[in-house]
Amino acid sequence: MSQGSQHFHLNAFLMGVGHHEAAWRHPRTEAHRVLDVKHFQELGRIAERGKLDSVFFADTLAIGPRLEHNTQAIFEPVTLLSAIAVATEHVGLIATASTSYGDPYSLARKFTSLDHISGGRAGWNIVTSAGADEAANFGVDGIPAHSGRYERAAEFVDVALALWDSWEDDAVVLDPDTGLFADPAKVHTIDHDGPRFQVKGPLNSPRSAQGRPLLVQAGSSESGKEFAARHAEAVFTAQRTLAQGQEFYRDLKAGVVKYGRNAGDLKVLPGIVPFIADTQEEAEALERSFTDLISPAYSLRQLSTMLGVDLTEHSLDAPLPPLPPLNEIQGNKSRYQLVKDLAEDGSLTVRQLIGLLGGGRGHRTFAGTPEQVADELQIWFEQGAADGFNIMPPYLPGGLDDFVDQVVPILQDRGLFRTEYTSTTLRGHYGLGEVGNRFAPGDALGGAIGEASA
Ligand SMILES: Cc1cc2nc3c(=O)[nH]c(=O)nc-3n(C[C@H](O)[C@H](O)[C@H](O)COP(=O)(O)O)c2cc1C
Repeated sequence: MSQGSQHFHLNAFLMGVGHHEAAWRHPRTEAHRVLDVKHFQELGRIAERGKLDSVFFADTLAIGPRLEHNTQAIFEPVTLLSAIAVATEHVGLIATASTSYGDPYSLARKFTSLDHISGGRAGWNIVTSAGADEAANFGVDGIPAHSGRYERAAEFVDVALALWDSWEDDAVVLDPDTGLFADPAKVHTIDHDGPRFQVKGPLNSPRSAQGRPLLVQAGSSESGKEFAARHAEAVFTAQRTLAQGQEFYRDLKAGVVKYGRNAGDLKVLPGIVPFIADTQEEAEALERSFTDLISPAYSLRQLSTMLGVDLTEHSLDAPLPPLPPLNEIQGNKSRYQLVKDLAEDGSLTVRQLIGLLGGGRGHRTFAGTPEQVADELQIWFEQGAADGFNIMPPYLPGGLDDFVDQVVPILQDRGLFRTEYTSTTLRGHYGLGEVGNRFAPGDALGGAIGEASA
């Protein structure tokens, strides 16, 4: 059972017109809407209607192998979520941004702006960008070493955290009579001088209503879990079985405690791609109607990228060729291992594998009635595999509508999910209290930038 709460958390992982790789070709979607900001504002309102904790957008810094199928990462997530912020009032807004490129000062500003625009609803999914095509867009040859990516990420996050703390909570005075906007004695330099970043500070924006954005992470390798245990407040993960989910959950909670945090300070949200219909047969038929639209050529390129092995000429009806050991992989280790286990355990043909992966790139897909979906979530929550879920509708907006209107009411009737928002901030939705400011008066990391006010 999730530590300290009888409710679990629900995040809507949104992507184009759906997570299924053929969603844009299906009659239940309108492909052109991937370019329409109103489509995404509507998704934010649907998630809010369901009292969901948050919506989330992934991001990569290259067009990837999806050129002719690129219906996903078109909008930069913070920009898109700012548009959703003004169309919603409660739902949290989690954007992906990389620590492998760019700098912490610019990133801290962007997320603080989204946090102010949304009244404290911003979250940051911290990624370490594993693609060689992404590296090529930033003058880097090949994939930066896995361990180095996490070392950079740790320093990057430390600097961003210090910048978000550089204004004390009551630094802004806004007194037209004395003409004092902010008290310089309550705004601090951070004087960071590290191996990768040198940042004086302060940030040029005051703290937001929730103090700072919620920190989210999704790496599941050993380095990824270590990073999450130290920094993350919510972790997204792809786990295919209850047993795997329970093991990952135990691992992460133990790691958090090792860093002197409470187990409840970090929420674990495995992904699920639900195909929902009135009967299980209809739900399975619905899933097949998407799988039948998969383009093998595209899927083979996706699989080749995921595994770092060129399968484009490989027979679809043969099993995967032998794959290199995990320690030779510099890309996304956890997803590589997940697909490798899938292929080797089930001795699947490549065609069967791409059918399995088509729904959610390795995340669990589930076809059933609203009650069966609710049962699945309840089992994972009550048997120690989740504090909540990353809901990944295979097609949008219909798949999110179905979840919100048919599954959420069942969860609410069972006392498993909120019936009303009780907080105004994203940190509040996740049951994470206000975050303290390390600059306690007189205990500044850096110097104040001016004298105390008169
Ligand atoms: C739900 C979910 C969403 C993710 N979104 C992104 C993303 O937007 N961009 C990205 O580069 N990686 C994304 N990833 C991959 C992870 O962030 C991470 O980079 C990857 O797992 C590599 O970490 P690892 O080698 O520690 O497993 C996502 C993973 C999951 C489970």
